[in-house]
Amino acid sequence: MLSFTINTVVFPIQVPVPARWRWRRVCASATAENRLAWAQQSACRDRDRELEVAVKAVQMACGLCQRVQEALLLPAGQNSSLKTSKDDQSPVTVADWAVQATVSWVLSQCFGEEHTSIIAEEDESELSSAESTPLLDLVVSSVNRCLREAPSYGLPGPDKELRRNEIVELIGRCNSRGGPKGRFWVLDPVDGTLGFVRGDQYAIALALIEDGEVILGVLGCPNYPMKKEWLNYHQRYYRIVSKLSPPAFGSWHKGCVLYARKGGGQAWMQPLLDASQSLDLEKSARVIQVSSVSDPASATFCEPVEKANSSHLFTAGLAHSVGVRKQPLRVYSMVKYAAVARGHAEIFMKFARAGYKEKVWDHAAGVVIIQEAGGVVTDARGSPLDFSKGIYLEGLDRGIIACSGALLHRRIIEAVDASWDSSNL
Ligand SMILES: Nc1ncnc2c1ncn2[C@@H]1O[C@H](COP(=O)(O)OS(=O)(=O)O)[C@@H](OP(=O)(O)O)[C@H]1O
Ligand SMILES: [Mg+2]
Repeated sequence: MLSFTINTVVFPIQVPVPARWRWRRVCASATAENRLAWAQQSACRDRDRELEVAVKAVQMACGLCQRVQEALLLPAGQNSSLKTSKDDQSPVTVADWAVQATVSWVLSQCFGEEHTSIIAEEDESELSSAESTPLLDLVVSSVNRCLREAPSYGLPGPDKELRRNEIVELIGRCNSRGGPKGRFWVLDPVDGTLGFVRGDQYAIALALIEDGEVILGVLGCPNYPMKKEWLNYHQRYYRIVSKLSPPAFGSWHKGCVLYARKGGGQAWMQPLLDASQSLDLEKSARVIQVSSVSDPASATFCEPVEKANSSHLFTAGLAHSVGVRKQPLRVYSMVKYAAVARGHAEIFMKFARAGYKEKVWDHAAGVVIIQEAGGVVTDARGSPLDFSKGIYLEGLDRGIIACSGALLHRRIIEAVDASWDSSNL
């Protein structure tokens, strides 16, 4: 493992770092109790470092995605090599592979390759054929450009540019299958790919699972708008507005990175960090909290944009029966989790068609962030989501419900119970 100096950006996370003398005392008189305290403190320090590295890696990945999305929005013909389709016809872009390679590199450097198991969405097979060479070359230049900026984010950078085969290897290394024991990073390099290619909302999601529990989550939302009302509009409207009145740099005009550590009792938000400017992250990070609205009549619920991903008909029925009156907020990606965690929506519901198995990378980071921001996330029978069964949320009953508070959550679960049998889902 390479050694490096982390540029000290202090995160406002309460970290019980023991003073040196306490360490010596603990080590000298190593009773069982002290050893336990020592182990707990050391685990705590490790987790702070993991969270810090994860936040910085996601910040950096946000910059990468912004560049690719801008290029994707160029007139047709100038961007054709930036995206392709997977076997299931869903889109995949240079950003998916480049983020995966970049995060894989950063985590391996910071924590050692042998200690870094990553579960991630993309595999490298589609990049391996000869006809993928132009695409791979774009991935390679995107990763190297991003990693050149790593020191500005307080992360190690490579001594020399990574080569094609190294980048394919970094992507392929993210092939862990998870499971009930052990530690696994979970990465969705570009969640909401459809939103991404349409110039709209998307997210970069990184979480760490330990023995089946999500212990930290980071969610980068580069297009999160300045005003919550703008979540409703598709990004082209946002782009017009921001061209008419360009926001000052460093303002919270657009984009954020949310993060939380399980049991920390708080969730945080930073603005996007621009590698060319130094932002005082300690000052700019803020605590986020879910909304205090518990009256369904004032609540907003969000759901996937595509009917194919969640039944709009069923959620409309549920919303109506609990007394939600506002129109649904349809937003691509885990930005929906971010909206609930930031208090901009009270409910998120997803009811995929029967037979579809939800993947851990589409939920892990969002779940822990909402929970630490004060919200509740379960399946539609009220059971916690189970991250211990590998890459799928096995045993997930019916759908996913995230709410800002227990009261709204209970009412929706009751409504699901009452209407499930007649739902055809
Ligand atoms: N059929 C079906 N049903 C349910 N969910 C599916 C389905 N197919 C895919 N997916 C997963 O949903 C992720 C996108 O979810 P979104 O909430 O962003 O959906 S939407 O685009 O707003 O409709 C999407 O994540 P990304 O692939 O990262 O975009 C998929 O993992
Ligand atoms: Mg996804």
